[in-house]
Amino acid sequence: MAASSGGKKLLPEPSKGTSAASAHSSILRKSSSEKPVTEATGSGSKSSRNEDLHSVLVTSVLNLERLDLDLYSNEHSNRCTFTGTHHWVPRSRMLFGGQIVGQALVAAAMSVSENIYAHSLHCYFVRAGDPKVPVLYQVDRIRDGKSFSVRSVKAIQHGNPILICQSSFQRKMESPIHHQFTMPVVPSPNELLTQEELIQKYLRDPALTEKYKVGLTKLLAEEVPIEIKPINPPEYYRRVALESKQHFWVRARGYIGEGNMKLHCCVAAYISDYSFLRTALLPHFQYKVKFMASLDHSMWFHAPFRSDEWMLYECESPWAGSCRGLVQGRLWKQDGVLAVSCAQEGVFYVKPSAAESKL
Ligand SMILES: CCCCCCCCCC(=O)SCCNC(=O)CCNC(=O)[C@H](O)C(C)(C)COP(=O)(O)OP(=O)(O)OC[C@H]1O[C@@H](n2cnc3c(N)ncnc32)[C@H](O)[C@@H]1OP(=O)(O)O
Repeated sequence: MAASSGGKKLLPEPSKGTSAASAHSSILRKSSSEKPVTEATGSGSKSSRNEDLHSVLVTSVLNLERLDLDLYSNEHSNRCTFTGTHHWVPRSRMLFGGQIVGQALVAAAMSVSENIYAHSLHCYFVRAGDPKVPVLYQVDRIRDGKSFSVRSVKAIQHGNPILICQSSFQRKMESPIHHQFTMPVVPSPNELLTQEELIQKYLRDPALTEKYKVGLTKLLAEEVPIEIKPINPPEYYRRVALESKQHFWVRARGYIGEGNMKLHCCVAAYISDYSFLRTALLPHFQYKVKFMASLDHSMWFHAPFRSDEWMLYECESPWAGSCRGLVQGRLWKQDGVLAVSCAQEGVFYVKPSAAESKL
């Protein structure tokens, strides 16, 4: 049954032939007459992307099932060969933080009216997510003002919160006050290799040790629903202290289309946590991670963007200490507009790593 808020249908009726059990809500799409989606991970350049191959982030990962007013589950949405409930789980075996944040924003977005838009969110990851069970999302409608609405969402597993997320939505408003930083000058996406193409290149290196070959092959096999084009990627085996900064182009795999900004903000929430925290580790090559996890995650949405189009992710870590590291990020549109700002702290437990080379 399509979820509704205040009587209005926020959600298209499930497409024909969708059984009641698997009919689940999805964030507002432009219209419910969309072509039936095939879950695909369309990749490659934009021109080679079949516009019918919808992003699995939209058709599955961020497609929550409405259980009751302000109560959602991801049980019927994340189809995954591995666990049956979650699409992609990092090697850390904790639920990917970006998935929980994106799904929490979906739940919050379902509870606000169509004509207000997410402008910020702040969340804490309070327990590791269990990849073997679904997640419940409970929305608390904190306040609906004239221009702003605030929601609090609890992501729950085994009866306990794993994430608490406050988000705020604002009615479209104009202002004479506007400024932004200037976008960094970097190579354009079509001048760069994707992460997969880079790994394939490394795997062709005859001098590659077995250990690296296994690690890179595992990375290649992961079904991450995000496409990445690193800029000046360090040689993965080079063991030198790097500046705590990294830039890469990023977009959702597959086609999302205009959709609406709520949907793109939820996809950006997913995308923004991928490869973000590692920025704080770049100067510390002489240590091996025993445990790392995001403690919190904040985002500010500044301007309309398309999460299925290449955006430059400018990441930097100004500080690390006391087993924590702070990372900050800016997502830039290709036309130079600053679309999203992000920040997060993570916890790191490390040990000195044995010196080794790839050869
Ligand atoms: C390694 C490659 C990883 C690649 C993927 C990284 C993805 C990073 C981004 C993410 O998506 S992480 C997912 C989102 N974040 C979370 O799920 C974090 C959820 N929050 C929590 O799990 C807890 O709040 C948190 C662990 C952060 C703090 O809780 P506690 O204060 O109770 O935990 P504590 O620090 O005492 O210990 C946690 C674990 O760290 C380890 N640990 C603790 N102190 C340590 C120490 N001194 N040395 C080494 N390991 C240590 C240890 O495994 C320990 O688990 P156990 O006690 O059950 O064994």
